[in-house]
Amino acid sequence: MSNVLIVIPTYDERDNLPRIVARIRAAVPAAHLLVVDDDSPDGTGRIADRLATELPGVHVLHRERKQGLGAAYSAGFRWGLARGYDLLVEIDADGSHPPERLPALLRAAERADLVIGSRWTPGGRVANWPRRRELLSRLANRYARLALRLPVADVTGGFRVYRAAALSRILLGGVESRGYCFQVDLTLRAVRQGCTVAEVPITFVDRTAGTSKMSAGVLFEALWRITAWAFRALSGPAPAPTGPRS
Ligand SMILES: Nc1nc2c(ncn2[C@@H]2O[C@H](COP(=O)(O)OP(=O)(O)O[C@H]3O[C@H](CO)[C@@H](O)[C@H](O)[C@@H]3O)[C@@H](O)[C@H]2O)c(=O)[nH]1
Repeated sequence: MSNVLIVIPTYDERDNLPRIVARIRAAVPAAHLLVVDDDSPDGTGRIADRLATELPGVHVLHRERKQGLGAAYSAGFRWGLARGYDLLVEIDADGSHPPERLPALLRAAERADLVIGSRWTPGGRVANWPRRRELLSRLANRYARLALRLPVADVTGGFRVYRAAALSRILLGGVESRGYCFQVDLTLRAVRQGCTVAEVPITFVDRTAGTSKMSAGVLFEALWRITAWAFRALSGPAPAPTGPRS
């Protein structure tokens, strides 16, 4: 298998972190893991440190304060790209993304720059999500897809594999999105830069421990950024790729 880094952002995931780490290691034993913790008040960072001393290939990036899921991934990706990993993976700590599907996602990355573990592609689904949350996700997806003309079923999905060369180009110039709209932001950049995108169906299962960090601020950021990107695309040509292809 290529050199794989799995980035796990955490904020108050004390009960979930050891479980997801064990499941990931069972699914893809050779992969390395990077926990990006934003000084979780519940002590998740200390649990991550303990896992890193006990298990080879587990690393921790500590950040000073909660700065959002997108900012955590940006920092984790920079860490991984600087160390030469070939494939960089996004996964939530709460167990809602099934690590058992990682081998299928990694196989798909042999033919695509970006692979999304997809809830809304045929064969994908969600389980135990409150009806209100599922509706919100479906609406947000539809709005992002239509407003930005993205040929992707699960634009907001957070279970992904990026090829390193593509991710370096996508991240060039920095990413301003702090919250969940980071997923839409990177999908848009990938598509505009001509990256190949594949979707692999997954079953997304709602968390059983801890709470979602979805907030009005996260929603508002997504709404205004997606709308601004859509207007920018209408009022001029799509921005050219910002870096050389490798
Ligand atoms: N380091 C850090 N981690 C964070 C932060 N906010 C959230 N996280 C971590 O990011 C992961 C996802 O956060 P959740 O709050 O559990 O997300 P969700 O509501 O289940 O949302 C999921 O669905 C969204 C929409 O479909 C996705 O966009 C999102 O990526 C995620 O998969 C979890 O591991 C959580 O601890 C933060 O500010 N900092």
